Formats: sequence, C-alpha cells, structure tokens
Amino acid sequence: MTKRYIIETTDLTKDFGPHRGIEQVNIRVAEGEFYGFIGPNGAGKSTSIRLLLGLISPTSGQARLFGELAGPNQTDLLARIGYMPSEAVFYKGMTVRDLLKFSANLRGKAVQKACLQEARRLCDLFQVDTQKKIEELSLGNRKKVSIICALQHRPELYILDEPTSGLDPLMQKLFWQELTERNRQGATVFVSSHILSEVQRYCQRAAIIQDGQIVVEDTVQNLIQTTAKRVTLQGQVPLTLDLTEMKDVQRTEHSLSFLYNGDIALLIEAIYQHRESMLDVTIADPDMDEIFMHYYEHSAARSTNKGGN
Ligand SMILES: Nc1ncnc2c1ncn2[C@@H]1O[C@H](COP(=O)(O)OP(=O)(O)OP(=O)(O)O)[C@@H](O)[C@H]1O
Repeated sequence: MTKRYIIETTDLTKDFGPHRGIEQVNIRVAEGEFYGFIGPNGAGKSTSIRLLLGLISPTSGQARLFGELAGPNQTDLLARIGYMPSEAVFYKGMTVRDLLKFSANLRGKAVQKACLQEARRLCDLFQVDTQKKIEELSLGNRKKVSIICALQHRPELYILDEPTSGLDPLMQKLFWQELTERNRQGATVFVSSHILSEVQRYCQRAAIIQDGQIVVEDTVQNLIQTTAKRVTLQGQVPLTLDLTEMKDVQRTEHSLSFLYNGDIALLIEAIYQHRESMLDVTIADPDMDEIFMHYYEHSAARSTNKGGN
C-alpha cells in the first residue's frame, strides 16, 4: 500500500537576501505519524514551518499539505490544521475566555460550540484562568492559551513550533499526553523542539536541521541505533584504553564513560584485558542529545571542508 503523505516538501528553499533561510529541504510526514523536527537556534525550523503553512513564499521548491500546495488563502486546508507559532501574538485587552470564543468563531458556525466545549476542557486540564486578560498572563500561561487555540478544533494535523518551551514539567507532561492520545486516534503531528529527550520519547520519526539544511531524517529508533554506543566502565579503570574511536570521554575517580563508534570486538577485548579492576560495564544506545551532537559535529566538519579551511 502506498503511503499518504500529509506533509511533503520538495527542495524547499527560502533565501532572505544576505541572510540564510533554508536550502533544499525535503521532508515527508506520513498520515498518522508523530514527527519531530530538531535543530539548534537559527537552524531554520520556524522558517520551514512558515513555508509549510504558506505564511511566507518559498524562493524555490514547494510544500504540500494533504497533497495540496499550501497558501494563506487555502482556508479549507488550514481548517484541518492546528498551528502553534513559537511566539504567539494576541490582541490586547481580551480575556482568555473572549479570545477562545473568538478563536472558536473563526472555525465556523458548525463547529463553534464543540470548539468552545473542548477549549473549556483544555483550560481545566492546563489550569488556565479564563477570566484574566492575555497581557496579565505569565509567558508559560500565554503559551498554554496558544496550545489551546491550536487544539480546540481537534484538527487532523498539528504543526507546533516549540510548543513546550516555557512550560513547567507537569504541564509538559500533560501536553504530551494529550497529543499522544490524539495521535493514537489518527491525527498527524509535526513538532519542532530543542528538547531532544522529548522527541526521543514521543516521536516516531525525526529530522535534524542545521544551517538551513536537513542533516538526517530517519526513524528515532534508527537514529539511535546507527550511531555510537555510550560505554560506561565502573571501578579502577585505567587512564587509557587502547581504543582509537573514543569520543566525548568523561572520567571520574571511579568511572570512565565515552562514546564508541568502532569495532565492538576490539572494545570487548580492551574491557576484558582490564577485567580484574572493573566493577561494572554498561554499553547502551546514546540518547538523543548525543546523537544530535554526533550529526552536528559531522555536518560542521563537512561545511569546514567545503570552505577549504
Ligand atoms: N524575516 C527574516 N528576515 C531575514 N532573515 C530571517 C528571517 N526569518 C528568519 N531568518 C533567518 O533564517 C534563519 C533560520 O531562522 P529560523 O527562525 O527559521 O530558525 P529556528 O530554527 O526556528 O531558530 P530558533 O530555534 O532560534 O527559533 C536564521 O539565520 C534567521 O536569521
């Protein structure tokens, strides 16, 4: 069966004149997928998302949502999406209640009541005081209102730009639970984040973007498996192990931890040689932060080489 792609970009490029935007970004998100978009500050996450939604036009290439070209006048298309920008700007002077009512009205008469009901449930869940004016809210609470606006019409597709930044850990957990439940019910989720552990935990596939280019796109499982192992040795570990592929070495008096990308037989042999002095050995998949650094370093090395330095 051929996959149906809900998001598909082809060589999507945005040039901001002297400033780099994004270059030839190709991503495909299948129906029902929970997809993470990871990258450091200024990598091009928000630019890609704005292009997806047709809020800005590409210099070249294209973005399709549900198979259709995205654009600001595509109201039917946009009604199927819950979009949350990284920095939401609201009308001043409105209470949360008025704002959610306004947002529900925008969704149209047929769904207005259901939207409001859902917004009320979400306000209870995320503990938002609906009587307060938007400008009286803290940053985190404003973020929650922004989340509720994106979720209240129960769309088929969620495009969320760094939704959890500024939320406390309890709210982050509630947010991910809510989103996971909606994904289980069939919704497609595309979420950008700096927080790699949450992408590792909740997303099925992910792309890493750096300097406007996609560095890697794969299942989270493959991203974890195809890179180095994190090796931790406990005990009177010798200062040096005879291994060349050790990276990110962290040493304490009674432990040695490093990323290892070499021959596993050589690693086991080296550990065996020092077996008398070791109390414990752990060989585990690296976490998302380590993977990110791995790809980050590789692509940084590539651009240095390109520059001929
Ligand atoms: N309107 C604009 N005019 C000029 N340059 C822009 C504009 N918007 C974005 N850029 C540039 O495009 C690049 C990508 O920015 P973008 O905001 O997409 O990054 P990001 O990955 O979302 O970063 P962050 O995690 O910090 O939000 C940056 O170099 C930025 O300076």
